Amino acid sequence: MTPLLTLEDIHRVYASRGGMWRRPDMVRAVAGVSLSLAPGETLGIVGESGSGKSTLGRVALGFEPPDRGRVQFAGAPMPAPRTPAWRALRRRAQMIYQDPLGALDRRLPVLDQVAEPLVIHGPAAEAAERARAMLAQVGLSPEQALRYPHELSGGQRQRVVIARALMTKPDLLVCDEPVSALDVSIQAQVVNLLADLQAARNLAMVFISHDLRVVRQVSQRVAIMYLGQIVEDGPAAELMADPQHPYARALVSAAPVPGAGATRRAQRIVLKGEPPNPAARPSGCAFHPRCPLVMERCRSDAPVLAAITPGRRAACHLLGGGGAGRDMSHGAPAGRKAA
Ligand SMILES: Nc1ncnc2c1ncn2[C@@H]1O[C@H](COP(=O)(O)OP(=O)(O)OP(=O)(O)O)[C@@H](O)[C@H]1O
Repeated sequence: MTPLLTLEDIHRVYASRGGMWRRPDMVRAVAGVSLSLAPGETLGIVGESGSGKSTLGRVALGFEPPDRGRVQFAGAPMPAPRTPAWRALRRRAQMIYQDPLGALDRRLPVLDQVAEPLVIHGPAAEAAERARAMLAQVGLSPEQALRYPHELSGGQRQRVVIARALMTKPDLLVCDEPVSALDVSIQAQVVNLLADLQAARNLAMVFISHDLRVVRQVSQRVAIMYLGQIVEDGPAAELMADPQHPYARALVSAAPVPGAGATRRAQRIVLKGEPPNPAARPSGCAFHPRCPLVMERCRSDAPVLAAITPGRRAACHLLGGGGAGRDMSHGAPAGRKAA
């Protein structure tokens, strides 16, 4: 089956502001990511703040081109941003952001905003009818559909944004921290809604979050990012039950499993050292300054992302990710092509 989305060796570098006396730092936000997504599949992308998740999401949808590497959507190269071809494709691939209020127009009732993607292409009355039905599907009443964004709660607004994204019947939804601005009590409802819609519509979904617990609820597959690279990926249930990369182990140990008691919490791995800074990427394996299992080789030799078992990959010398890894602090990528 042709993958819906393929990312091949994606790199994205930004120049941070240098100030008057300082040259700008080069921030390697994404440093060699390869992955693919099948139609209807859900992929969770997890990592700490600054690990490059949002950048990867923007590049995947063609909002910005990669500095190196290739993005393919439904077997064809991603068109250049904001060209007519890109706008046409965007109907099939939608994005949902963290802040629903910022994504909505404060001056328009939400029904009009949800109908908007269809109004350009057909009769207004029909668009309004479909928007009403879509809002009902995401759990909003006909009365709520007539309100303005500021007259709704955060969770209701995010439901509106989801409804609007679905109006063009997309094949892919990229959700970037879609619930992290919401009350914890509301988060599960919105995540469940996304999971239900995904299953009912056979939508492919990339679900970006720093919170492994949230990702676990919706993802069939999970990719764990550290400083712009995938350090481990694989089927969600398997990876969560038995993470292999030392960073993945630490993340999983910090995300309590519902029902697990004190024993589970007692095994928590606390990472030492500085949080990752993409403008000062460590040599060798980027995780080595914080790795509890660091070896001499990790300081100079970057591991490659390699298969550890069928369907699972990890980038760690301890897991056989040795090979010809290059030092990633200055030069070119060491990542392999998409599995
Ligand atoms: N437009 C930009 N210009 C300069 N630097 C950028 C830009 N966008 C992102 N960065 C930098 O790239 C790195 C990765 O950022 P990104 O937002 O992709 O990470 P993230 O994992 O999504 O983090 P968060 O969870 O905090 O959103 C960060 O150091 C960030 O400051």
